[in-house]
Amino acid sequence: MSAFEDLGVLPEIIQAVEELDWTLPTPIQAEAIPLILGGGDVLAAAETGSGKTGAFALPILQITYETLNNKAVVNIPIEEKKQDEQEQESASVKWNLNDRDKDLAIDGLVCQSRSPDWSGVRATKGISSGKYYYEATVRDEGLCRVGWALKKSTRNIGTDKFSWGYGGTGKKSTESKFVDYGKPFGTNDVIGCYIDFDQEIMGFTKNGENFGTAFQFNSKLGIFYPALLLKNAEMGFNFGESPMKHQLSGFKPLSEAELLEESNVVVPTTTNNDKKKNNNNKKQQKQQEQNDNSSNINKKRTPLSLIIEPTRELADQTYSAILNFSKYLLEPKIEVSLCIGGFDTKRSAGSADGDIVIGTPGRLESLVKEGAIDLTNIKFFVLDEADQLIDENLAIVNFIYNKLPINNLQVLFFSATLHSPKVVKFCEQITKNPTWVDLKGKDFIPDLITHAYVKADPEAMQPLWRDSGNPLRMKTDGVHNQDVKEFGKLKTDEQKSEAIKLLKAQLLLKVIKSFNMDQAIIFARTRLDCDHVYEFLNAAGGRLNDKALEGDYPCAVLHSDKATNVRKENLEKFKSGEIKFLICTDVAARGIDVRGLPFVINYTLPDNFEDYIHRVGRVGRADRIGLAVSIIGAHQEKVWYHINCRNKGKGCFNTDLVEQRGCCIWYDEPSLFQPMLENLGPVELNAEFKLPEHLAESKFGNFKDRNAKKHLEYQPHTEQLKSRVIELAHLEETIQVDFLSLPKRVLSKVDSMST
Ligand SMILES: Nc1ncnc2c1ncn2[C@@H]1O[C@H](COP(=O)(O)OP(=O)(O)OP(=O)(O)O)[C@@H](O)[C@H]1O
Repeated sequence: MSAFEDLGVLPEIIQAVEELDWTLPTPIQAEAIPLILGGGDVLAAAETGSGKTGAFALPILQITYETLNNKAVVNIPIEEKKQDEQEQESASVKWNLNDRDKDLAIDGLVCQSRSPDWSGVRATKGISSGKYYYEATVRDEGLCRVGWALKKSTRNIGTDKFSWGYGGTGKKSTESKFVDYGKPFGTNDVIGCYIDFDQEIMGFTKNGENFGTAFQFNSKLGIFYPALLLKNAEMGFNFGESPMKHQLSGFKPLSEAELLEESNVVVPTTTNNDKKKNNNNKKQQKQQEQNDNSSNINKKRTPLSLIIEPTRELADQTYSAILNFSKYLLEPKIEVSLCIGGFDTKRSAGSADGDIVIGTPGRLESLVKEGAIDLTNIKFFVLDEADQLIDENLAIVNFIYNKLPINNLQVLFFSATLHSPKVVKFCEQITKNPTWVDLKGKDFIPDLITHAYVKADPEAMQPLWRDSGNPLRMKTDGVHNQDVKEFGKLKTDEQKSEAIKLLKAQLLLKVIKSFNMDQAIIFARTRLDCDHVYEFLNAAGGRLNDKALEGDYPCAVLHSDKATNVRKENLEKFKSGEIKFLICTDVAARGIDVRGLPFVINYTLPDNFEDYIHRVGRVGRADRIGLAVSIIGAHQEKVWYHINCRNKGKGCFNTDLVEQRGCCIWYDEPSLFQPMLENLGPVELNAEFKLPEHLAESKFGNFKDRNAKKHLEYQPHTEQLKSRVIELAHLEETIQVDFLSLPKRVLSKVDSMST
């Protein structure tokens, strides 16, 4: 049995992941999948590259599929469930399993529908005389309508002349005439339904408040059954087997009535299944939608899951992963929408109304504002890289969250770094008793990653950067165009700063060459820096005057100035190996998954420890080893910081410091590197820009291939076993020779015994 099966994952999903060579779930998947399938809010912190995408995507897909297929399980806490079962056992009025719409789940006296369509049910028995009362409690908000119906009505109560209902939006209805009545109701409200055959009236109460007669009816019509209609909601019932919360005086609990049951009645058309056949019904359905204020967006599907990703690349990656995981989930096929800036919204079937919607904050915000996404049925709200979303897009996340149905919502937070007080506070605000899955503690980094650094020390490394005739001279950011005309003895901070900028590019080449890097992500601080590194590597790769200078460095840039399709194309080329070096800002720091990538270079350090974790987490993924090399300026560098800049840096030459209303800061890499030094024990590359001997030879050897590690690990092992294996081979030979030299009669006896 596959371990994914043990977690309750559907065979169709297992088939898809097995094709990706996922035979066993990763630890985060093993922990989170059952929790999500079980129905709770989950906050999951696990190291980079540990399979978090699958941890939320697989259960979401599964529940979405089951919901669409009406296999949704009613998630009722065990204790409540037992009680409900006992009540149902003894209840004389029950919900009729044979007289319900397929999307309506019945669990004792609890009914639930997770469908975006209306689903109805009638009780097994009804009444035709007396004055009776029953109660319905809203357990999970959505749209509900309760009341009475004859057998000859449809299950869509309130839409024909044989059924009468009162809905959560504060309207009563029969024959599809929706009229204001009483008050709206929602979660935990107790609705009393009463009927008086003497007066031929029926009415409703809310938490004991009687709203008076809702309908007059003809008592000769037949047997009146309790009836219910739900849309993505849950209600619990009491027909009188336990004490009523607000028993209406003059009325008796329904269970005390002489209960009647019609036999041989043909169950009329259902609410949803026969919509196509029943145009009339369809019209009523539409009117009902409008009356219930649900949504005026008439779409094929209403999304059940909303996944927010911080960047377009991540959203696209998750979109592709989900399409892949869902390829064997057919009938119905799950529709997945990708909503990111720069692209037309796309879905496997064409528009922004998939069952699962994945998007970036800005794009989703506009779609919600335009009313282009119907959020009324959202069941899953997922924040991937949650801490980044909360840090950078809290207002948008809040805006979207406030549009979601609060009840019946599962909130999932995933990241490698989920522990900052701001994030924890927000998590607590929007989740209900969440389960923390914290596999490795705070900000854990996989031990498959080796952290190394080289100090860019312009004094000690003068020959590397001073040669002004070097055709491979880095173009710097221009901050020192005015204050560094010559370097002299490197006295001023500005001179050192500019020298570091020249030096870093040379060190980058040294590092690439010394590790024979054939694929790496290079992180730089700004878009401008990325562009300059790109030009530099291109020049080094021989595209300067068509002359090969250093080697071949096919590279591309990934930052927010690039058009989305260019970013996507560059990333895809990098993933396919066509491009060897991807130079990016932190836009690619999180989540981007490049199979087997061995190297990350921090050309500039990020300004916080969390981002460092995410950046280096591009390697050491899915059990593969990786090396992260940081090039650290030995002094502060003065760099652009256009935080207050009107033009966001375009055409800006204000080199004053931010404190002086300028656009520069002193970037202090030696200090920024302290937390990494303290927490990760990075090693300094030696004079040949290589790892210290003990690391290079023993632990990791060749970073390019995980198998190299295996080889290194297994080699001593096979050496140890070698003599034993030889000994065993000799023994076997001796035994065989001995056996063959046995007397013939013994041999034939052995022969006959073995046949
Ligand atoms: N059960 C599994 N078995 C084998 N490989 C897996 C499994 N789950 C995920 N992977 C692979 O591991 C890699 C990392 O997965 P994923 O991108 O989901 O990591 P992550 O935890 O989200 O990382 P990050 O924090 O960087 O976003 C992917 O290449 C994925 O295909």
